[in-house]
Amino acid sequence: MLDYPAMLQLEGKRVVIVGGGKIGLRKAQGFAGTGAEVIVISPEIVERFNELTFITWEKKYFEPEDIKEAHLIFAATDDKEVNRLVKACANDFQWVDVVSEQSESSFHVPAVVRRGKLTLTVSTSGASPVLAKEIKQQLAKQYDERYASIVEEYKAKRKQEKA
Ligand SMILES: C[C@@]1(CC(=O)O)c2cc3[nH]c(cc4nc(cc5[nH]c(cc(n2)[C@H]1CCC(=O)O)[C@@](C)(CC(=O)O)[C@@H]5CCC(=O)O)C(CC(=O)O)=C4CCC(=O)O)c(CCC(=O)O)c3CC(=O)O
Ligand SMILES: NC(=O)C1=CN([C@@H]2O[C@H](COP(=O)(O)OP(=O)(O)OC[C@H]3O[C@@H](n4cnc5c(N)ncnc54)[C@H](O)[C@@H]3O)[C@@H](O)[C@H]2O)C=CC1
Repeated sequence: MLDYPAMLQLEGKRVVIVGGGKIGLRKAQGFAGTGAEVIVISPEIVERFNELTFITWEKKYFEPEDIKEAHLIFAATDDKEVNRLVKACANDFQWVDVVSEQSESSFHVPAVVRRGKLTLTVSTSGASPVLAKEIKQQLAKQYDERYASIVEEYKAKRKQEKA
């Protein structure tokens, strides 16, 4: 089956990340600036989580009620069985990324380049995250920081034309 690409507005929405290691951190960093309420469930977290002002850490092992109110869920522990349990505890209408096992996931995270309002994303549908990263790096060179203001110029032009 093909995956469906979409951009989500997450202001005030709850995101739960189970597992506070390197991968949990990388997924958490992706929510910077989105206004999502990000909760990390983990007995330990890597230090760089402290730089993220928008997260709340609950120092504990995963329990099913942790994900009850979540729109997006990341099963990001280093224990495949725990990750599977997280998926099994979620409702069908909740979106779950099992980072250790793509076949268990109902969504995944692409590689991302942000330039102000311009967002470039690359997905290989899980075939090769490394290739997604390489293509992202090429795009980052091609569409450099100037594109943040280029988008704003186009936006202003569009407004004038509409007026
Ligand atoms: C399905 C998906 C689910 C998800 O994570 O959302 C997934 C799954 C898995 N990744 C694995 C491994 C690696 N992933 C990376 C890197 C990235 N992985 C990302 C996304 C995704 N990875 C989603 C698909 C995206 C797509 O292809 O469309 C990126 C793009 C975005 C991000 O993480 O933010 C980010 C690039 C960061 C950047 O852009 O800079 C590296 C390299 C590195 O870390 O440098 C390695 C090691 C090398 C290798 O194994 O290939 C494993 C095996 C785990 C194990 O060994 O147990 C699984 C599990 C499986 O394949 O089932
Ligand atoms: N999707 C991706 O991009 C990638 C995924 N992976 C997968 O991600 C998994 C996690 O990798 P890392 O973050 O590097 O591992 P890590 O060992 O750095 O972190 C694991 C975290 O899970 C926590 N944890 C363990 N049991 C828990 C429980 N019962 N409840 C809550 N938290 C618990 C630990 O305290 C730790 O903070 C790997 O096992 C691998 O399968 C690895 C590379 C890339």
